Formats: sequence, structure tokens, C-alpha cells
Amino acid sequence: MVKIGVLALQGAVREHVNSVIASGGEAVEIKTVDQLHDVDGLILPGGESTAMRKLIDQYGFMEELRAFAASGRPMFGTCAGLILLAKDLVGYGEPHIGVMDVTVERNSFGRQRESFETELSVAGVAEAFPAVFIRGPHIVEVGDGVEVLARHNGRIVAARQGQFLGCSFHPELTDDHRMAAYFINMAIEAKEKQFV
Ligand SMILES: NC(=O)CC[C@H](N)C(=O)O
Repeated sequence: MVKIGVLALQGAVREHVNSVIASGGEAVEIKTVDQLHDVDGLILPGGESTAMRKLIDQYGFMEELRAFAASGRPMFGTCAGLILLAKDLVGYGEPHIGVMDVTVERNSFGRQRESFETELSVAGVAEAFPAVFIRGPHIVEVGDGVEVLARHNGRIVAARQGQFLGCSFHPELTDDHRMAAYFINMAIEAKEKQFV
């Protein structure tokens, strides 16, 4: 069994923990840097990326999150978490963790639709996945080696680059746990590779 950490500084943490458990994984809330050494994959939840960034700096997480990425273990950013992973942010100076080769724009879906649910085809995950958007970002551009997994109205809203998975929506807020299951599989595969 793989152990998945959920960065627990701010945002929709508990829902991700429940979703991982429902998919047959073990889940732990990550509150201290040391706990990162003990997990096979890491989920960066939705919430508010600027608030999360402040706490990341305050608790000395930044260097360790980059080291986590460099170790090859999978990372899954949902909504604000995707913003944290992106190498480039539209109109927003320096990136945060800056490891996934995508350019992300924040708050992409207009005011009257700040919050909505829609069904998406997510490659390799589901033909009709219930996607909840809450002031979500979208991916403007992807680098080489990034696979687009889903679009909404022509905009990229889910992508994967090897160990990195990102989506604009909140897969943990419904009882469809196929995104969590997909990520657990990424962690299983990455762990198996270490032992070959
Ligand atoms: N649901 C979310 O994670 C919203 C993201 C938020 N709008 C941000 O820019 O960080």
C-alpha cells in the first residue's frame, strides 16, 4: 500500500484524505516538513494559493517541496495546488514551487460562474467526471512532455507531466474518487520503479 500525504496548511484537506482512503490508499495530513520524508506521493489541495504560499514560507516548506519533486515522487495539485506547481503564472511574477511545465492563469472562470459543476472527459481517468470549479485557474500553455487530460470550453483544465498531475477543479468534493485512484496508481508505479 502507498501512503499519500496531503499538504495541510490551508484549504480542502480533509476531503482529499477521505478520497484517498475511499480509493484504497493510506493518507496522512502533512503539517510538518519531516512528514514529507515518509510519503510516496503528495497532494496539494485547493484553497487560496497566496495564503498557502505565505504558510509554506512561514513553516519552511519551500525547499523541502522542491526536494520532494526532485526525488521523483508524484505530486497532484488541485486548483490552488495547480497554481503552486506551475512553472509560470500569468501576470504574477515568480512562480511558487515552479516544477510543472505549464503556464497557469488564476481565477479564469467568470464571475457569474465562479462556482459550477460540469461533466468532463478526463483522459485515462473517466469519460464523464463530475468536476466542481470554485474560482479555478486554467492552463494557458503546456511544455513538451505535458499531456493534456481535459478541457472545458476549449480551456485546458487537467494535465499530466510524468510525476506531476494538475487540475483546475476539486475532484475531492464529490463521491467520485477516480482522480484519487489515478493518482494512487501513479504513486504505486513510482514506488515500484525504485525497486527495479
Ligand atoms: N478553489 C481554489 O483553489 C481557488 C484558487 C484561488 N482562486 C487561487 O487563486 O489560489
